[in-house]
Amino acid sequence: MKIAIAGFGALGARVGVMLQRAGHDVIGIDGWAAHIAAINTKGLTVTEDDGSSKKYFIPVMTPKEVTGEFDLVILLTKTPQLDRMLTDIQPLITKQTQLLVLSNGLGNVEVMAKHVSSQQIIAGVTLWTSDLVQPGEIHVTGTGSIKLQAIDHADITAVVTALNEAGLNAEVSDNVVEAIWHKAGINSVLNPLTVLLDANIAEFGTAGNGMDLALNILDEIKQVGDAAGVNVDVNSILSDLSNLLKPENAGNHYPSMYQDIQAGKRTEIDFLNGYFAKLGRENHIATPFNALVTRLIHAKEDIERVKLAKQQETFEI
Ligand SMILES: NC(=O)C1=CN([C@@H]2O[C@H](COP(=O)(O)OP(=O)(O)OC[C@H]3O[C@@H](n4cnc5c(N)ncnc54)[C@H](OP(=O)(O)O)[C@@H]3O)[C@@H](O)[C@H]2O)C=CC1
Ligand SMILES: CC(C)(CO)C(=O)C(=O)O
Repeated sequence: MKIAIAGFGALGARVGVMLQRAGHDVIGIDGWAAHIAAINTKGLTVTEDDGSSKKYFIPVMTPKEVTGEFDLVILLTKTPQLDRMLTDIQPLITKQTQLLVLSNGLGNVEVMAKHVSSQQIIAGVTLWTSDLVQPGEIHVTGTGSIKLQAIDHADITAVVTALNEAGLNAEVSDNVVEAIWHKAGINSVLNPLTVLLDANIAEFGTAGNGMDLALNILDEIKQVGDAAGVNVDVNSILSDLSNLLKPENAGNHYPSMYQDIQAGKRTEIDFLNGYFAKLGRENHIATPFNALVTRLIHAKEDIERVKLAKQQETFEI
């Protein structure tokens, strides 16, 4: 299958490598010049927990440089970047192209619907993880899975087969909206709390009150879900959280939001806790924990951006 990974960052690179190893024709689309240059000259370095590393040669280019047609585009930008990416890759999308979004957060399908027909959209969520170490290098840990569903009854058999050939553990969901909310519940706990507590996922699990905080956040999401007609199974989210704490799953991983903060980037908080707080306000449901977490993460984004700018100034002097 001819596959483009649009957003060849931490997770896109991991997914791309797995698909290429399974024999698919994969290219990466990205805009980060140093990352593209490193991969195209020296290969993508993938390191594992035991310190071993391997190099993979996958062509990576900017949206403008890509030509050709693709059977599948896997969208793995950060959620606020999705709209722009879809605009940039518009010339590469034919009526036959299927687009699978695996980015976290709520609202991705609505953004895709502005660019392509509903027949082309596959909504998904993933528990795979990856950390970007430096341009051209990712660190991968544990295993994961993907849940996906065509939003308008399109045949996605070939896509599911390709993902499973690559060992990505893909499963067709009969209610992907619920799966997306479920994953957003997991992210609304782990992503901001690991940033605010400066911990990886396993370290977060050692906080005595970690699961109480999780419950505070999830109870609000459950109430908002009830108002929106989406069932949120808090116990099932808590059970997934416990599994993720294990090193063989995602324990050694720093969530993508932690990585954004470190890089001085805008986070996805408005599409996670911020989204739930907004829905809460619209439906007169109190969401103090999600609202506070959102404000704290925005404050942290500001602090880290200023710190990074100061470091760069010092570096330039
Ligand atoms: N990392 C992880 O372990 C996990 C991540 N996720 C989710 O997957 C998604 C991707 O995460 P992650 O891989 O960590 O993110 P990254 O920021 O590492 O990767 C996204 C890449 O897309 C590039 N990009 C975005 N927009 C454009 C554009 N218009 N043109 C060209 N390049 C573009 C970015 O470049 P630039 O930096 O220049 O903007 C970046 O290199 C997120 O929604 C995240 O929440 C889900 C599960 C786990
Ligand atoms: C691995 C996980 C679930 C951590 O919250 C994730 O989705 C992320 O890093 O954004």
